[in-house]
Amino acid sequence: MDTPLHFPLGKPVAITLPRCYDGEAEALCALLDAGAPVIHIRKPDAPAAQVEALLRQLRDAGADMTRLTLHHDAALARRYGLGGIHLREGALREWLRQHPDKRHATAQGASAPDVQKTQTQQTQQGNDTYTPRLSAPAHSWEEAARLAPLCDYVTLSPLFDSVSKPGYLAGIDPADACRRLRRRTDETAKPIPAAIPAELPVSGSGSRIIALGGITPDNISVARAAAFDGAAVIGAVWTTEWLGTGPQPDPKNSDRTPSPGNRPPAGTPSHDISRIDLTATLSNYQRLTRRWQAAGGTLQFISDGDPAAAEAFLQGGGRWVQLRMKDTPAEGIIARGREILALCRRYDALLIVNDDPRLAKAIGADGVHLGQNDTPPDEARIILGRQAIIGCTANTFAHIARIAQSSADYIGLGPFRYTTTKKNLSPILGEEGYRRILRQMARAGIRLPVAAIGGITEEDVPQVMACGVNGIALSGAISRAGEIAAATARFTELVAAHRTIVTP
Ligand SMILES: Cc1ncc(COP(=O)(O)OP(=O)(O)O)c(N)n1
Ligand SMILES: Cc1ncsc1CCOP(=O)(O)O
Ligand SMILES: [Mg+2]
Repeated sequence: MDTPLHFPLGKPVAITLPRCYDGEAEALCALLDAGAPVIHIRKPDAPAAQVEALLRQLRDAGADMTRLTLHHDAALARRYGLGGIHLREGALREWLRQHPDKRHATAQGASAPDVQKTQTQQTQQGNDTYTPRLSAPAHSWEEAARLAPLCDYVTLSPLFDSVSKPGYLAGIDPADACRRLRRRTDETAKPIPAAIPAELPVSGSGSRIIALGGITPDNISVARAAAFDGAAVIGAVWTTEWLGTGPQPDPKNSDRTPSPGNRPPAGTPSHDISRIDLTATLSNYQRLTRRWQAAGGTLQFISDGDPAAAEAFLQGGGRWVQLRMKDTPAEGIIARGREILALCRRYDALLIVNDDPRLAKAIGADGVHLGQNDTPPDEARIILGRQAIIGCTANTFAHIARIAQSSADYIGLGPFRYTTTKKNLSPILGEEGYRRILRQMARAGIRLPVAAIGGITEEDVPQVMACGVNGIALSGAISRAGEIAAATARFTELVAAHRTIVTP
């Protein structure tokens, strides 16, 4: 059992519905195939026999049991070799007392008598090799701080009004979360193994916090911008109605997002799940994933196709490259694109292609960036499919309002200042323009991630990030840097340290 979890998680954690459904094992296998790093099996409304039947079906279907986490029942998790167990504080402390060889009970706040007891129990238990991931639920920062050192990650909820539990309203302020979490850049990049070695220092496992509660494709970018290490989703994975009373997905393009003004009021039962719909589930999960990934591209390098520069960016910690080769014939772009894609894959980074979805498809890239005069995003979606990340350029709030009605996943907003990298530059927005437009977005409830672009230098980063953008796209400041890897590391650090969330 050694599937490592890399933080921040590259895709959302899926959590099951509280009851058991026909076809659920198949749907969970499909979510694992779609790359869900972990699925939480949470079944408070199902009899134990049904939960066990589900685990049996999953095992018989060849599911990767190490990526499953079972809530509540540690014994059942162990019997089926599940990679993780999720326990409330009391049960977690009890489990730790009974398994002192798995964790650092003393350093985690257990009292001296507790430790003596655990040592006795350890001797009684003999050699036990089951070492699951441990996670626990928290509903306040105080609880999260208490529980995080005891386990591998904590789910902190509710960040937004719940989708699956009507009336369960947001309790964690994303802007406050951002202030608390944004400086933890050192720990989050490190992988932890599924089976935690006993010698793992407590401090190394103490900081992973996964956002939970009401997360949808519309707001998942906020969880990412707030520097949560992952996002866990229930209702928005399983709904077949796509969040209730707003415009229904266009049957020709089920990625169309409902307009913000048409969402049901908080607390309205927004979905009615009486069966598992595999197509809807996968589509929902892909959309959540795209938005989570798009919001994580906090530093985007706009590459002119030089593989050495792209590799230096990746070596410096950059994880998002946009290939922009303006005057090169298609064959040349495809050849360079494939070369840079191979590099990106080695570093687990994303590659998107400027302007042309067909070129992006030929390269096998993760998506495309489209300008005002390029292919419309919904057409690009049809060409590239539901997993592709689609970005769109905006120079005004009116552009953003239009893009928000499409299946685009992020916005490139600019230009921040004058640059020679782009011909026919639109009017410069400057700090004032960014602040105005981001406020308008917040008021309109549009939470598409925004990358700032245009002549941005290292000195600009604090000011640009303070406007509330998710990240920054750069060409010249990276490609003209003497030491690209070092410059990338500095930019990454600055962007992470100055994240801000704008509230309406
Ligand atoms: C992240 C990002 N934002 C904006 C642009 C500009 O795209 P576009 O308006 O299509 O201009 P060209 O890049 O095609 O000259 C971008 N490429 N990336
Ligand atoms: C592609 C693009 N779109 C608006 S400004 C710009 C150029 C970004 O490059 P630089 O960071 O060198 O100004
Ligand atoms: Mg373009």
